[in-house]
Amino acid sequence: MRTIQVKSGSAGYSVFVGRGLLSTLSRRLVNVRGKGPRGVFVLTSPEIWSLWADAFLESFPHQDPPSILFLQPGEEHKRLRTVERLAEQLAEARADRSSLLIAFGGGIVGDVGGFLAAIFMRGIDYVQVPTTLLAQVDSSVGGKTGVNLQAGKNLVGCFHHPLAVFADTELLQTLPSRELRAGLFESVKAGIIRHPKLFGYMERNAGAILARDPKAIEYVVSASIQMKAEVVGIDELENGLRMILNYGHTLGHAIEAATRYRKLLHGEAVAWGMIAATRLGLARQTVTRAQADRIEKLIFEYGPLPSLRLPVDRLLDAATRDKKNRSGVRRVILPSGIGNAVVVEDVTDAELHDVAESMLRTARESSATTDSVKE
Ligand SMILES: NC(=O)c1ccc[n+]([C@@H]2O[C@H](COP(=O)([O-])OP(=O)(O)OC[C@H]3O[C@@H](n4cnc5c(N)ncnc54)[C@H](O)[C@@H]3O)[C@@H](O)[C@H]2O)c1
Ligand SMILES: O=C(O)C(=O)C[C@@H](O)[C@H](O)[C@H](O)COP(=O)(O)O
Ligand SMILES: [Zn+2]
Repeated sequence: MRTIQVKSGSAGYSVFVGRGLLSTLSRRLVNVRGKGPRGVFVLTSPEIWSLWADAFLESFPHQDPPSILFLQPGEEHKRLRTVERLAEQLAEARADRSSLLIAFGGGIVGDVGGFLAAIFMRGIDYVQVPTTLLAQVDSSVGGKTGVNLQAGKNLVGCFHHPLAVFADTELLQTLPSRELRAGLFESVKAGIIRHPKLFGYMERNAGAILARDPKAIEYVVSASIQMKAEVVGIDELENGLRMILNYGHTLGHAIEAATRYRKLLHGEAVAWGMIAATRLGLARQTVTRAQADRIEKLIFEYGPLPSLRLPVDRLLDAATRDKKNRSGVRRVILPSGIGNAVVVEDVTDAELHDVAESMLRTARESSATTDSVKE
């Protein structure tokens, strides 16, 4: 097992990465919480619970099991009305300020659960037990919580850090392969923006990673978290450095909103967004042709990416609601070589239009469909 520390202005906590953490969870919670298993609530999805309930409950005392709340899968449920329903359920079940919420699921359960914990009775403790690769390498760490609006991705939310994160890589055994690959795009992102060693590792070991070799997966998860923990430690509230974690998300989030969150998984939309941002980097010479080719090659190594048909104007309109834009200044993250990224504030409409169109052309021509990338 590896332990990575997150130390930001408002919180300090451990991220545990390893196999079999789930079956000892209750005992580990006593350490981070300083008390027994009373008042524990679990937020999960029915499909995850049907696969992993036995292992989850193994370490909890039979006479004192946690209460289970369910969230249906899909971005369409990452909404304020869901949070209200869950808060009513917590109140009904007599949760109080000493209760603990466990977000046991992918990024959607984590984002909704974290937000619920942040606002229920003005804030209760929660821990993240991420079950997707994406949630293990990215969303469970750093304290960003929230929900979508029709107008855009994650437009309502707040920062609320977990007490601890338990990333049990054994949970990934049951993850559909499309979901695994979607998560790997966030690790490719981590390599491009700040971890050249991870980038090289992902180039050399795609076969082992995609085959879920335990050592390879553990390296990818730990390296991605290490990178994110460092960035969050330097800039918790995304006023500077943390914006680099949004590489690929300017157009990635716009793709999700413009397709009403129905077509692509988050990681897939970010992958198309990274391709566009890399082409912009090439135009602006923050990357060489050889570096841009290496980046695109690595992204497609973890593909295929489902094809996408979208009018460019709809995409650019959705991008205007990006949270990185402030007081009319558009911010875009470009790769700077491999292992580094820069935030640029002077990208013109014409430049963004050109790379969006170029990316959409490639995305239209992709022969993969959402059905063909399922397994
Ligand atoms: N807060 C952050 O910093 C952050 C970072 C990245 C992404 N996100 C958000 O995360 C969300 C995407 O998360 P995701 O990719 O984990 O998707 P997800 O939460 O939708 O989970 C993917 C699917 O896999 C199923 N599943 C989960 N674990 C499983 C397992 N072990 N075995 C079998 N099936 C399993 C889920 O029920 C779901 O159907 C997006 O909303 C995105 O905006 C947040
Ligand atoms: O943690 C961060 O900071 C990130 O940007 C990580 C992203 O991968 C993630 O998708 C995040 O939810 C995006 O946040 P947002 O503030 O752009 O909504
Ligand atoms: Zn993301």
